[in-house]
Amino acid sequence: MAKPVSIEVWNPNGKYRVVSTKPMPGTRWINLLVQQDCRVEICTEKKTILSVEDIIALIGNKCDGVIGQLTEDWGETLFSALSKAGGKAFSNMAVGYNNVDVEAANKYGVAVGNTPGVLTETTAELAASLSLAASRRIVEADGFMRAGLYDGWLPHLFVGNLLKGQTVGVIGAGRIGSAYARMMIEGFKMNLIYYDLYQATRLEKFVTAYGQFLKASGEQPVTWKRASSMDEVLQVADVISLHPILDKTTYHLINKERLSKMKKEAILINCSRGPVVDEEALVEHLKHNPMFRVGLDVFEDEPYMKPGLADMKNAIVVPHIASASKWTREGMATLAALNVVGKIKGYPTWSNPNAVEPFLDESASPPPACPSIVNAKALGLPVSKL
Ligand SMILES: NC(=O)c1ccc[n+]([C@@H]2O[C@H](COP(=O)([O-])OP(=O)(O)OC[C@H]3O[C@@H](n4cnc5c(N)ncnc54)[C@H](O)[C@@H]3O)[C@@H](O)[C@H]2O)c1
Ligand SMILES: O=C(O)[C@H](O)CO
Repeated sequence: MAKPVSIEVWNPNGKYRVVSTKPMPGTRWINLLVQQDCRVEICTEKKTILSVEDIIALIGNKCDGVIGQLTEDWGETLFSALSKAGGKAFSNMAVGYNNVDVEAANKYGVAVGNTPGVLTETTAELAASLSLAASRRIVEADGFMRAGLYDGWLPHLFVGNLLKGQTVGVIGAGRIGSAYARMMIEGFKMNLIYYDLYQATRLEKFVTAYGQFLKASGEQPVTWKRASSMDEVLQVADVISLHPILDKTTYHLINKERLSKMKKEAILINCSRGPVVDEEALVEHLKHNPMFRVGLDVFEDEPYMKPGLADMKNAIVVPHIASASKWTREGMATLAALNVVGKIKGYPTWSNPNAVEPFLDESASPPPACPSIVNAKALGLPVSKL
């Protein structure tokens, strides 16, 4: 028998029971659920990562839908429990859903939602921040200052890299990868080389147009190249940022062999998922190449770091905060709630998960649709005509 878990309840007499495994930012998401006749139960348990048993206890005997987090293991056991409780809707409060076994959800007919778009710019901004912090050694220099070691300006003190005119490499030029590329190109006049399974046409057009603008202004134009292999990006780029999804094809995409192909003074940024990088190999590489730098938002065994990483001065590490801006986190909560209630109400799925703005407009009611259901096709769900 699972232990009971502490909860906070909104609209106790609501017809549909929706559970959120964590308190989420803002109140719009709660209000939207309440307006649609949901009883909302928010888990207030103090521990950060809930176990499968905790979530089974939360689901209970009757549950119409769950909003969950990327730290939870949504597989066969949970989807079977949700289905048994009458639930047909789940949404991650995240765009990435590598913690979700979508096949298992399909088996139980549960829709799986995610939260694309609302976090694109925020996540790209953190990748850009890490790129700047690593290239100009900001974290190292801050530590030096606080330690009282600064005794005057020196020509060699914390010399880093100038980004202007260098090449930024993007692996996974989807929503976030493309937004990051634009920031680095427009902000720092870097050239682009990217690798993706698909052509990033809009990004290419942007760089071409920006290059023409710079040329017309008498400046050196920026350039772009779509690499034919990932290794080409690794060999050519000065700053490389990883933005693919995590799946079998991207697990340990950056390993010992690939690290050795990168420039000795390159900068590697990871704001995608930890297992995209072989973190043990990375620690060894950092030890042997002091001018190589990394900026990491995600880790292979979150919340832990591989031994040795915390000691490396050439690594900047932050705790998975790339989407952590108030507007974005409130928007993610809204999209996740609308995915769940939309499925409960039998609404169709939104036709373009890359254009979720109408759901985020606080001055209007959201469209009667689920913003983003990743297994909509597999479940044969209708698509909104709006
Ligand atoms: N650190 C964070 O807080 C944070 C925040 C948001 C997203 N993310 C991660 O970023 C990922 C990307 O988000 P997005 O919205 O840009 O998704 P997206 O689907 O728009 O982009 C992913 C891109 O990766 C490409 N890709 C897939 N497999 C590849 C491979 N083997 N090699 C090269 N490219 C490949 C896809 O073609 C696609 O263009 C998410 O899945 C999530 O894991 C992390
Ligand atoms: O996938 C995601 O959305 C992030 O990791 C958290 O914002």
